[in-house]
Amino acid sequence: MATEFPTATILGYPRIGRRRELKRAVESYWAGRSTAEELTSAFTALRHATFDRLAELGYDRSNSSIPENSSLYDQVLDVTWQLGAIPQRFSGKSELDLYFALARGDQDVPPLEMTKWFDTNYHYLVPEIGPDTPISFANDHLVQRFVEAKNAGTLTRPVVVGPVTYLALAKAADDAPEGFEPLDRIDDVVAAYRELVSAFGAAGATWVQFDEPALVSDNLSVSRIDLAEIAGRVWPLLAALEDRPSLLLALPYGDGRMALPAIAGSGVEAIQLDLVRGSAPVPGEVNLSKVRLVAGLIDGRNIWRADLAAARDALIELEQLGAAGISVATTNSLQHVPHDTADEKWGDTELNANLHDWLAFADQKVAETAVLARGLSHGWDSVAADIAQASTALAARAIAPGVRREDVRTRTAALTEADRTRIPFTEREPIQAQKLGLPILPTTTIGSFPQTPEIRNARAALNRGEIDEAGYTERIRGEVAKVIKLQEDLDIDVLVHGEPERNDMVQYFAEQFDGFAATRNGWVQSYGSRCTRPSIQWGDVARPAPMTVEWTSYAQSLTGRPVKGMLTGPVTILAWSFPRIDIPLGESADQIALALRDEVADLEAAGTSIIQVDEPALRELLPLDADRQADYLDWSVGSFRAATAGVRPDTQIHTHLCYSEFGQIIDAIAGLDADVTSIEAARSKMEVLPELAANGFFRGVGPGVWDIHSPRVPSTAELVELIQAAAQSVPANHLWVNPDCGLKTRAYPETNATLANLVEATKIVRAELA
Ligand code: MET
Ligand SMILES: [Zn+2]
Repeated sequence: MATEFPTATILGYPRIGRRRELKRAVESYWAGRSTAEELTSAFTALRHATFDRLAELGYDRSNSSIPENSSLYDQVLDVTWQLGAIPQRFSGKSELDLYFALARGDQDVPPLEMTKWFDTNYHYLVPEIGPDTPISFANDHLVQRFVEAKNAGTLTRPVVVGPVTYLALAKAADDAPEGFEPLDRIDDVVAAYRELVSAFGAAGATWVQFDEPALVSDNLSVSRIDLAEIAGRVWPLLAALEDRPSLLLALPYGDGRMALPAIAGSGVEAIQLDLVRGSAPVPGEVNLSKVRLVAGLIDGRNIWRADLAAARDALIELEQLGAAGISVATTNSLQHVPHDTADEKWGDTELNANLHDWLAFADQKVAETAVLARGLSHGWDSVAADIAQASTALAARAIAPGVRREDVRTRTAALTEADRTRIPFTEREPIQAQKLGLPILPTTTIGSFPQTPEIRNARAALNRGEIDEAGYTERIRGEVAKVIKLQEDLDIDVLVHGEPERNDMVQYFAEQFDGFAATRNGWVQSYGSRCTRPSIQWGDVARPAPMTVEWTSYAQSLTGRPVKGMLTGPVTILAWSFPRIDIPLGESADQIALALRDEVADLEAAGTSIIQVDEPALRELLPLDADRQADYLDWSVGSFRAATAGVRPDTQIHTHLCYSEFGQIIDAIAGLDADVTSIEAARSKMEVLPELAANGFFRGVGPGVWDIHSPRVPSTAELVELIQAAAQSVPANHLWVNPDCGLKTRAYPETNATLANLVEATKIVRAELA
């Protein structure tokens, strides 16, 4: 007999721990400071802290409303582990050693590749699937977790990445034959999932949640129509099992409406839709009489307090659909938001009070689902006070000082096409070439140099008040001088100051902008044990004072070679922060662009002849929905141009992109109209270049020849080959030589060695070309 689905739930809770307990536990295990048993017990304690917290916030321990979405590293890796879908190179390893070798590699084997999870800043580990990859129900760790929790008094709802999504996110193993697609193995995967579902059933689970976000994405190699068709075929096989728990099929991160007809009749008991990013079906569109609709109305992608009145109205409307029942949930797992606003305190009293009133982190969002669930089951009058409170806070926010600034609005409204347009590249190119006088194949780096313990110590000492601003500046200047000297010794052509003053390439700017607030404990998982602390964009953005000019000018004063000014672009600032949602993202992007435009002008006036504006997140924010992509590319490219097009023709604008496949955004890259684009290419062996060339990309290009994600030092010979390969697609007079990305996560030994090889290799190829 099926148990009814809880009226309120979240699709998942933050996994890293309120005080980043998981980070500390796994890192100490990796460092050999703790045993596997100690790691397991820290992990268990963290899971139970989550269950206890959710129970405290009003979730029932016995009705499956508490999700078990914990993971030691990554939820996709958990499935790889569970299926035993282990690439050959890891053979001989087992248990946790295997798990972490897959995640991080070791001396002998490179890890699984890591890539962004849908349009978020979270990274998952890409399964490698070939025709012979073993796939079975090989490892029951997820079931064991369920049993452990149940025995300790919490009947959780296990959360697992669904079979279609798992394979849609996989890549074909290196030795797979031409034409093989991981989804060719769907029947094997489904067979293993059938065993998993049965095992959960046998262990006493009443509900299991499977996340199938692949069904909402147009950005995968298989079309969403094909994915829906596959889902429509395989989900009935899972639902047909006897003695199984009830199944919740979740469609977070986008619009699941198109997939609904394929799965509504599959026999699963409940389907979740992201109703913030997607839309609800209209009555009569699809027969939901056999499924409960789990309405994702509380946004798990942002940190804003919900408009509960709007959510109530949406729920009332959904009741017209004739579904077997209605529950309320978050749009997606809360793994993308910090734990609790109670852990924050902002220096400015008024802002502190305001932000506490306006924000909702994970715990506040759980409470919001609970309010809406009470409304659903006891009538909306019973929660009228909570709803009114939310509406009052929203109304107060709209008119609070700084949220809307006329000076900022007037400026963005006045932006014209001319403000976003430079004279044609072909005209500025000779002017810049003459001014800069660079050799053919100029060498440069992407910006940051290794963040040494001394730099981190200086920053910590400043934060603790042990040294003053002047003392800190002196230490950082010392570091800049060291980095300039090093680059001169290495004979690099275009230098950088090394970014030692930046804790983070977004937060550094957010801290200096009006309209942004940083957090103290607002950590979110980026991958594995890595966390970031996104800033909150709460108001209109302006730049009260120059942000980078002093550092760049100081660096330039030390050398006769050009030093690049180094800024982060509007899209990346938005992507790696929590943006406001009360105005369109494009408008926020233009506000940031204008603040950067002033910085660019100040750099230029201070004598900076090359300015780089990084946009590594350009691809990441590309909407999952094909219909929304053109508009996105339009405003994102437009904001970059607003930031950069104010310069003189003789000032060279660079941009840097990394972290992704660029295929879908080649036109946009050209549209940025940067004079030079450095781009991640080493890992994909320069594949991006022919694509750029085929699309008529004719500006400067610096394909990364050193994959900085690994400490490995490529030899001169190897680098010569990569540069030669690049010269096949890019005319030599447009080719730059540089690493793949910034060096901040690298150490000096490999940095010195590789940069020396890189310069040597460049000189060899230059001589060949001459
Ligand atoms: C993730 S892109 C990083 C670019 C930045 N300028 C750096 O070198 O660190
Ligand atoms: Zn980068």
